[in-house]
Amino acid sequence: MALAVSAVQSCSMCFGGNGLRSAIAFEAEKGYRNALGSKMRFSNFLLSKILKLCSRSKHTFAKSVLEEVDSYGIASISDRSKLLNKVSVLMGYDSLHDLIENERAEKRCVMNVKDAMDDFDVSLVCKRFPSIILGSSSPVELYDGTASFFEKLALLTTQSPEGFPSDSTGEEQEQDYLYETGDSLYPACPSVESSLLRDDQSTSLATEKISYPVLVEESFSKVSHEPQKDIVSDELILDSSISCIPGISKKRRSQLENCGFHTVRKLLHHFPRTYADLQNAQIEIDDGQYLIFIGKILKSRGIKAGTSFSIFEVVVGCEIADNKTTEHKDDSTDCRRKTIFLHLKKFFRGTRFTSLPFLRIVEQKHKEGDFVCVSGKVRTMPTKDHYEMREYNIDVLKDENDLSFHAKGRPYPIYPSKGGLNPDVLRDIIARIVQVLPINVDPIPKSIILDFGLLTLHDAYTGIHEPKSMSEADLARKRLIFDEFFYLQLGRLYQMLEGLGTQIEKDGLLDKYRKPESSAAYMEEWSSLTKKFLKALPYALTGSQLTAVSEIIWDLRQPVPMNRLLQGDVGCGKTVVAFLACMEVIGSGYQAAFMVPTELLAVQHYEHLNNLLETMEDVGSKPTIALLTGSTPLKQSRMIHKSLQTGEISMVIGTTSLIADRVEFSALRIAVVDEQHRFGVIQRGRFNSKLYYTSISSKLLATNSDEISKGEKHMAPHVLAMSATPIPRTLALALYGDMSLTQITDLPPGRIPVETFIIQANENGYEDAYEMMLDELKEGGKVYLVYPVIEQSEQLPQLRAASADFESISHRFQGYSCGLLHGKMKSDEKDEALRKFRSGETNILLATQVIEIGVDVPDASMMVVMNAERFGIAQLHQLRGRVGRGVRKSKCILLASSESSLPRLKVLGKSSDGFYLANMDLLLRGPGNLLGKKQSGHLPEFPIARLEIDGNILQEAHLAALKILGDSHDLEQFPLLKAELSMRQPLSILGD
Ligand SMILES: Nc1ncnc2c1ncn2[C@@H]1O[C@H](COP(=O)(O)OP(=O)(O)OP(=O)(O)O)[C@@H](O)[C@H]1O
Repeated sequence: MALAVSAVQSCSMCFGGNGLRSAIAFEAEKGYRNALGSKMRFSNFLLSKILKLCSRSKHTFAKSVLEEVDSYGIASISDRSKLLNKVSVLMGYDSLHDLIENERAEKRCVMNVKDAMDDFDVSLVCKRFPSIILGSSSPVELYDGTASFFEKLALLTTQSPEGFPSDSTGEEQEQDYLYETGDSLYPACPSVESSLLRDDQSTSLATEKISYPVLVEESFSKVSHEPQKDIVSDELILDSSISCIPGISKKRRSQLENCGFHTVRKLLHHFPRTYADLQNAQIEIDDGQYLIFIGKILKSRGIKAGTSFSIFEVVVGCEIADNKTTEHKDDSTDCRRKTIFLHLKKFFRGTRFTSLPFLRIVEQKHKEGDFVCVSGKVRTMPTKDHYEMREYNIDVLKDENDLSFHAKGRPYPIYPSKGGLNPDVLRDIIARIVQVLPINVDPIPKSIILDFGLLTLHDAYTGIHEPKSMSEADLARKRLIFDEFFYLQLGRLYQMLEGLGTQIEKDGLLDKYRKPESSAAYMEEWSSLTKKFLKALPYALTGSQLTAVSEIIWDLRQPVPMNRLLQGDVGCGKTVVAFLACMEVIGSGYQAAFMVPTELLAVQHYEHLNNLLETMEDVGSKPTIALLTGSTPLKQSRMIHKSLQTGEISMVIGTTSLIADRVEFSALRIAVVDEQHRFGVIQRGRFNSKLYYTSISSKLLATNSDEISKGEKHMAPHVLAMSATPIPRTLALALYGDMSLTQITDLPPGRIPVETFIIQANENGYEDAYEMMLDELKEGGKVYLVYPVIEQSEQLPQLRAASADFESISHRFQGYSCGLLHGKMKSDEKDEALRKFRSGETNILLATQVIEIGVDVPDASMMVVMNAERFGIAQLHQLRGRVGRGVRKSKCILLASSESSLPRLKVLGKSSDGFYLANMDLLLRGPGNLLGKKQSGHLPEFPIARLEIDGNILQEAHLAALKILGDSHDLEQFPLLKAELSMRQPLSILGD
């Protein structure tokens, strides 16, 4: 969390008086990733530096900047960047940009000096990123304390007959050649592996676990006479710089670093993309299959095929099981083998590739008699048992020992290349690290490892990179996926706990996550305002709406701030549940804020609530509700700000304007965030903490009043988030792992399921759709026409556009009035368009996705979606939810431009269950697509885990995180875990 501050401090160390500049550059470029805590600390740092500057400068500008710095920690991103700009100017730069450029130039200069010294200085890197601090934990030194690991690697190098000369030996060139020739070092390492580490007789994983480091240590102690305990004691190896891996030339090291492999961990996390079975297990070979074989090179030749054209061919003979022979044999265990011939071909164009010397060099690369592993796509050739490969990988196995070693059924890891780095090179380097990885690199406590049946981290790395069997690789994968989810959950819950004061509050919060079944406050216990509001509703609440309100009201009475997600299918009536929660808070003398993603929705909710309040009887003074959006006139918004501060306004509905700095509340008790996933976790957090701070500061103003003596004065507001996107549980956990969940599972009574038609959008298709529209209009219905874009575009001429179609639709449906609604219209124009459609002044509304969220026109009875294939299933389900909200039977027509998209859309015809559809979407397209491009930005990225299939591991990781935090709220008991959490920077993946 305190990454920015730590780095800031380090920068000041590195560059002496220029520390402020480095700090600002760092914060401007990276600081947005960090949480409130670190920003507050940066704010303090900034404050002290500017104070010093001010004492030198008489400038009044400096004073005003100083005042602003005070609110840095809670300011919005744009305000922070404006402030940093001002500080930069104060320091004599033209702008923040200028300062950053200068900082970069300085860095380059330092690097050049370093290069000139021709000696990579690890200590410089140490200084740049010396520590990452989480909360109050002691600093974790990066790139330091790696001596034992380094020495072990050095030992391995000196003992390897192949030898990986270190940088200092001056044999760098030779070593580079070793790599560039394409000779794989991966099987070469087993020379140490086979003599010292590998014991192929022992098949048990347990034996291997012990044998690895002990053997290395033994050999180390023989050489160095150092006590063993000094050797394997380094948990920080994973975050050591790759410069500590000997045998890597400078060139290679910089290649690796350019590809993002800065640390040992980064290399270890470059996982195999698949594994090959080197026993040539295939008995059937089909054209176009991607296969992996081992075999012997029978021929290698370069042929000049024309003046500027040459062919290089390697023929590899491979033995495979001959199924035809075995079929006819009675004793099927006696498996006959036959030889197949692979023709690996490469084509060269250009005169320089036809020269004899060139062709001889190419031939020399692969010598007859070499054992090789070949992978690629096979094509059958006219001659029986001959196959061609044009895109292939070829690894030379050094000798028959390696061949038998790998052929013993061990899966052979196939790595993806990265940034142009050859996968074989990566495999070699990774294999070398795996061999000497100490056993105690695992930050996760043993109890968790045992309880959840996990491999240790050491075994997981070994298992994923050098599995003895596929089941070992699977177990390793499970452990590594567990880690991805675990640190995410731990980070989120830790952050939640950090915000709470007492141990009781913290225990209470964890308890809530442990037992997701919530307690409920019965209706008799609700405040009188809530009961009266309920009475005024034109309908009775459904069973699950009632349960949801009871659960929320119970939460509102607890001393712990609620953090609850109210989830329910489109149109199930979440809004009224949230209104009731607000009434409960207002009834107890507090305030409520209701934040929505669009102005359109804010206006709709505001009008809806006012209408409901108007019908309320028997209420002395009705709650005052305000609407605050970006379009609210300045004068009016100032008045609203003032009334919120004094408490005259009980509830405010609005857009993100509600989280602007100037909005202060007198006693904010609940913040409702509608369409939660549109905002992202950081924004939610900001909303939460901002209001917490402002409410405190408001209260502090009233220090002398009685108010301050109330126990709850320091409590953060309750947060009720709402989502209409039915999200599969695992996805919800990944997105909102720190929230309790309430689901509305039923729909208001009397709803008739929407009939869905999937039609191909050819001439006939359009005709059919228009005729159905006409029938609907004649019967008094209202029709939404939804378009993927507003204007026609040259790039995508096949897309129908709302504005472009307005004329032709108006012409086609003469006698019926058309309206237009899209995102580019001004706020009041949008409101007007929706008002007219709602009142019936317009019968057809041509709209874009802008209506997808929350628009509620109960008597709209038909929706036609143009280019439906452009929308996701979950998105179409949301759109379809705009109709069928009243008692009238509704229809939805999905017009698909291509035949191929029809099957996917047909899922919508079969089901109207949002959860089912969301699960389908998750399985078909993955979580990113389910949430749409923009929103999926809030999803953490998991390099190895797939949310759609690894959901159960996520649940386990959630439980494990709860267990750890239950034992130690601040992770003080688990310093390694705390350091690891800090290192993984879970906060950087929490959202925008
Ligand atoms: N119990 C109920 N009985 C009948 N009608 C209801 C009930 N609850 C809500 N409604 C009505 O159902 C419609 C949809 O409700 P609301 O807009 O709250 O749903 P929502 O879940 O927020 O929908 P969306 O996901 O589309 O935003 C509204 O017109 C509302 O008045």
